[in-house]
Amino acid sequence: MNFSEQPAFAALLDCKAQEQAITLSERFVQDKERFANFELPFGEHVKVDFSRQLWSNEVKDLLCELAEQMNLKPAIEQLFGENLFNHTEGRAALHTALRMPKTERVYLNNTDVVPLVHEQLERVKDFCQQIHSGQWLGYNGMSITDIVNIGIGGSDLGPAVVTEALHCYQDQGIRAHFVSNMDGAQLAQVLEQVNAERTLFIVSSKTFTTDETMTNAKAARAWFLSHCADEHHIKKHFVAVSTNSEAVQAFGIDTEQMFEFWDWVGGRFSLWSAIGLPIALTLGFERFEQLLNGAHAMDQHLRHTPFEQNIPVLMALLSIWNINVLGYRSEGVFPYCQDLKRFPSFLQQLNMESNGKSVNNQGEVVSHNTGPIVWGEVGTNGQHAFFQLLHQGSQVVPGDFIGFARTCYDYPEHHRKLLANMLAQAEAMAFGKNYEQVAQELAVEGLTADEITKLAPYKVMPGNRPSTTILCDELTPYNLGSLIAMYEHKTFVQGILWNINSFDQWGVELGKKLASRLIDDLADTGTTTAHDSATNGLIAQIKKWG
Ligand SMILES: O=P(O)(O)OC[C@H]1O[C@H](O)[C@H](O)[C@@H](O)[C@@H]1O
Repeated sequence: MNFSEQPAFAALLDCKAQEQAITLSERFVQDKERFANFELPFGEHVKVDFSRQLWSNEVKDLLCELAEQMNLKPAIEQLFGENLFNHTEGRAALHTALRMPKTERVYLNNTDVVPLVHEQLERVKDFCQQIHSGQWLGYNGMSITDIVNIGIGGSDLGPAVVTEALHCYQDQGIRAHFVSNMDGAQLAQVLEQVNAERTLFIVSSKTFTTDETMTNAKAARAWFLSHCADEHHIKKHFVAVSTNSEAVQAFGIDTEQMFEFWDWVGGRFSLWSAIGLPIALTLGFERFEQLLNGAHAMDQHLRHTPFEQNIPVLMALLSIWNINVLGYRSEGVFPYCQDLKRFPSFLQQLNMESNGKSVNNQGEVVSHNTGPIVWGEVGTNGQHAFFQLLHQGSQVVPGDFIGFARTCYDYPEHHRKLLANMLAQAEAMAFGKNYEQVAQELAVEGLTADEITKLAPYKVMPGNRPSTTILCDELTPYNLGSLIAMYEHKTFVQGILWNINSFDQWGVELGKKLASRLIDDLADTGTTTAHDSATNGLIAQIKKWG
C-alpha cells in the first residue's frame, strides 16, 4: 500500500494547518527546552539538531507511526541480509556487508558474503603495503607517487569526495587525481601533472562498459605507451576495480591486477568496497578501515535504535513531511567545510539517482511526490551566491547545515568565523526579521517615516524556514564514514516510505543509447536527417563549425 493511503498519513494531513499556524519563533518561545527535546546524539562525536524543523512531537510520532505502517522495521532488517530490493535488476542491495566485521555472517544464495568482502579488503591492504613500502615499482624502477582514478558516477564521486574531505590525513606520499568526464580536458589536465614512470592508473567501473571510463582508460593507456613503448609494463601501471573480469581482461588488464566487487553493491553505494582503493592509497589502509568502522556504527544505529531516536530514519521522515505534506520539493546541503566541497555532488547522485523515480514497486505510476532536487555548496561561499533565495525567495528550501567544531588547519580565527556564519544562517532562516524590527533599525539609522515605509518591506526576512544542523567534533575518517552512511540510510528509508526501488537507475539508459547513435552521425560527413529537426539542425551547425 502506498504511504499516502496509510492512516498515519491522513492524520499528518489533518494536522498540517494547525502545525503551519505556529512559527518556529513561537515554538522556541513556547518550549524553552526545544533544542534539548529535538537534538539527538550519534555516539560521542556527532549531534543532529532537528529543533529548527517545522514539526512538533505529535508530527514526529505520526511520522514514526507511518514508518511502522509502511513496514520499515522488517525492511531495515532485510538491508542486512538476503533481499531483493533491486527487483527490476534481480539484485540484492547489500552495501552494509562491505563494512561488517569478519565475525558477522550474511548469506546470499547460500554463500556467506562477509569472507568475500574481507578477502578483497586484504588484497587492498596488501596492495597499499606494496605501494607505500616502495616494493611495487614502476617500469623504470621508481616508486609510485601519483594515482589516477578513471571512473564516473559511483566509481568516481565516492572515492573523490572522501579523498578530498580527508586532505589532512593524506600522509602516504601519494597524490590522487580523478578523471571522470567525457570532456578530454579533464584527462589532458591530469596527464600534464603526472609522470608516466611514477603513475598508477586505477580503472574503476562496476560494469567495465561505461563509455566515459573506457574512452578515458584507452586514452590513458595510449599516453602511457607513448612514454614507454613496452606493453609488458602496463601491468605495473594499470589496475582495475570491477565486477566484470571478462571485460577487464579484454581491455588488457590481467585479473591478478583486478580488485573485485559484486552486483549486490550499487555503484553509488560502492565506496566501501575496492572502489575505495584511492582512499586507502592516499590515506593509508588503517584510515580506510576507520571510515568503514564509522559506517558500520551508523548501520548499527539504524538497525537497533527506535525510530523516535533514529537519526537517518528521522531525516527521511522529515523529508516526507517537508515534501509530501508541506510541499517543499528541494533540499539544500551546506557543509561549512571547504574539504567537503564535492559532498553536495555526491549526495546528488546518492539521493537523486536512487529516488528520482515515479513508478512504485508494483509497477504503478505513483500519485505522490518522490525524490527531491538535492543541491548545495560549501559555506561560506553559498552565502554570497544563493542564500538570498533561501531567506527571501518565494519558495522554501529546507537545508542541512554540516559543521565541525575542530579543524586540522591552523587558522583558528577563520574557523571561529566559519562556524559563526553557519550558526547565523540557520538562525536567520529560522527566525528572520519582522517588519517592526526592520522599521526600528531604520529609525535608528535616521530614516524618515516615509522612507521607512518605502524601504522596510524589502528588508523583512520572513523566517520560519526549516533546517537541520549536523555538528561533528572533527572531520575524521570515522565521522565521515558515519556521515555518509547516515545519508545512505536516509535515502533507503525514503525509498521504503515512497514504495519505490532506490537501487536501479533505468532513467540514465536512454540518453546513453541515443548518444551512441549520435557519435556515428557526428562522424558521418554527409547531412543527417534521421532525427527530429532540432537534433538534425544542431548536428548540421556542429559540422559547419567543427
Ligand atoms: O561503475 P560503472 O559501471 O562504470 O558505472 C558508473 C555510473 O554510470 C551509470 O550510468 C550509473 O548512472 C551510475 O549509477 C554508475 O555509478
